[in-house]
Amino acid sequence: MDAKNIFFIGFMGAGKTTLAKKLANRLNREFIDTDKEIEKTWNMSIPQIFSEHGELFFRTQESLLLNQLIKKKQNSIISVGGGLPCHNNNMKLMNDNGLTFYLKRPTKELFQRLRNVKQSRPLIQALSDSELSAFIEDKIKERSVFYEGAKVILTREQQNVKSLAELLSKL
Ligand SMILES: Nc1ncnc2c1ncn2[C@@H]1O[C@H](COP(=O)(O)OP(=O)(O)OP(=O)(O)O)[C@@H](O)[C@H]1O
Ligand SMILES: O=C(O)C1=C[C@@H](O)[C@@H](O)[C@H](O)C1
Ligand SMILES: [Mg+2]
Repeated sequence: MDAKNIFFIGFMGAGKTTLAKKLANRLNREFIDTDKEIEKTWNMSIPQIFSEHGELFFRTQESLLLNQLIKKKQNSIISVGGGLPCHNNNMKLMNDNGLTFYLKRPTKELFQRLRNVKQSRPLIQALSDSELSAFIEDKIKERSVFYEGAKVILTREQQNVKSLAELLSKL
């Protein structure tokens, strides 16, 4: 029997892409990352898409892709861009059509991780450390209402392949 798609959601740097890829390998299910799909389609990096076409264009591409994935895919493990759940009714779409897992992480930890990978993330690329810290705090406040609407909010301890495989076997 086909299983539902699983969507990993959460703030930039939460580890959605990393964990979704590992879990898909373990469960022998297809791995899809919305950022990577959009980069492939446009043959451009995310920072290039933002600078040449703007954020609104990117958000439209995310929503179009999400709608296509929902129609075409089953059994897939999908990591979505950090902002995708917070635009265009996408959170409801994912909840209505799959299992949503929120990778909730403390802001301090997100800051430590994002400091090292700012360049590939246009919204934080140009921020100093103190600006980055403030940005994370503010954005999480703004976005939590969407993220916290996930079917499952994963604690830090649950954010590993073993715990997730166990959790899924019980659902
Ligand atoms: N469990 C972990 N422990 C330590 N570092 C991690 C862990 N998971 C991911 N990272 C690191 O954190 C950074 C961000 O991870 P990743 O790209 O998976 O996040 P993301 O949630 O997909 O972010 P985005 O929303 O920007 O796509 C990477 O440098 C990755 O190596
Ligand atoms: O949180 C966000 O708005 C983003 C997260 C990344 O996954 C990318 O989708 C992009 O850098 C924007
Ligand atoms: Mg990612």
